[in-house]
Amino acid sequence: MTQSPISATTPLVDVSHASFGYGHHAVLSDVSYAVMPGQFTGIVGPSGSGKTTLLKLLLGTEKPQRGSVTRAAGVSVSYVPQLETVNWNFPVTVNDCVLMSRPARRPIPRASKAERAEVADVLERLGIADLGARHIRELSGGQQQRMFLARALVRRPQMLLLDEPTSGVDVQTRHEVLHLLDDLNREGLAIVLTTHDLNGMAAHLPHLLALRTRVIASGPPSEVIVPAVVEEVFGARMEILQHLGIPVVVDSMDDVTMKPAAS
Ligand SMILES: Nc1ncnc2c1ncn2[C@@H]1O[C@H](COP(=O)(O)OP(=O)(O)OP(=O)(O)O)[C@@H](O)[C@H]1O
Repeated sequence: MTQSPISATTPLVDVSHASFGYGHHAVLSDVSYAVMPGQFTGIVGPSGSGKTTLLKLLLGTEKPQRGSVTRAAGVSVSYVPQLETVNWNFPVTVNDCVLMSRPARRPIPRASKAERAEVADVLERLGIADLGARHIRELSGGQQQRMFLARALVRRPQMLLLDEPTSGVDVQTRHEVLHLLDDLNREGLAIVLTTHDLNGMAAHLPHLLALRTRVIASGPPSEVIVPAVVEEVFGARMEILQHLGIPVVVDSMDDVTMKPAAS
């Protein structure tokens, strides 16, 4: 698939003063954010702060009621949903599930040798080459996440959107997913993901957007994971330490003391 060249200074998607609500419930207010080629951004904020909704505006499945969302001509975008939203009982194997996502929409039995080889390559790259014939229901959380990445990557996107890619996975899987995304980003893929995990995920990304209906802060973790921003976004006082130059958020919980159970 040939992709149109996009200049490094042209946003892939440009959200300008966008406001959006479901009915009368305002979810995003006056949000401006440009996704640049090769950027790697984490959208951070508490549950209900509008993170998924902003991804939907970037993806184009929702339109702002005020402001605008402009996409560069020909830009290809792939979306990895939150695992919890997927029907895992759908009777399909990993191979077929990934094949379904390829750009040429011929029925699976008519997939070409080249398409099958590409799916095998992507599964190999993601370390799940041996799982192609498995039913998707039989995958672990980390394997499910990799399969969804495979589905996204066979579309050869310029921009990858991921909704909470590490929620519910163990620490080892979280590291693997983060490394994989970092490799893809170094190859030029623009990545935008949502997370509430400040320490395990956000602090390791090059760029963050702190969101709570509106954009509270945007910049590297050293500028966004700071007490004033974290308190405004999450509505709780938290202490921020530094470890090897990376901010570490400590929930101060000074009004909660857990006592050991009496023996
Ligand atoms: N389809 C919908 N119809 C009505 N309200 C919705 C719909 N989708 C989301 N909302 C509401 O919009 C608000 C923002 O939702 P959104 O999913 O964008 O938040 P989020 O930051 O991604 O949350 P989480 O971290 O829990 O996934 C929430 O109050 C949610 O209940």
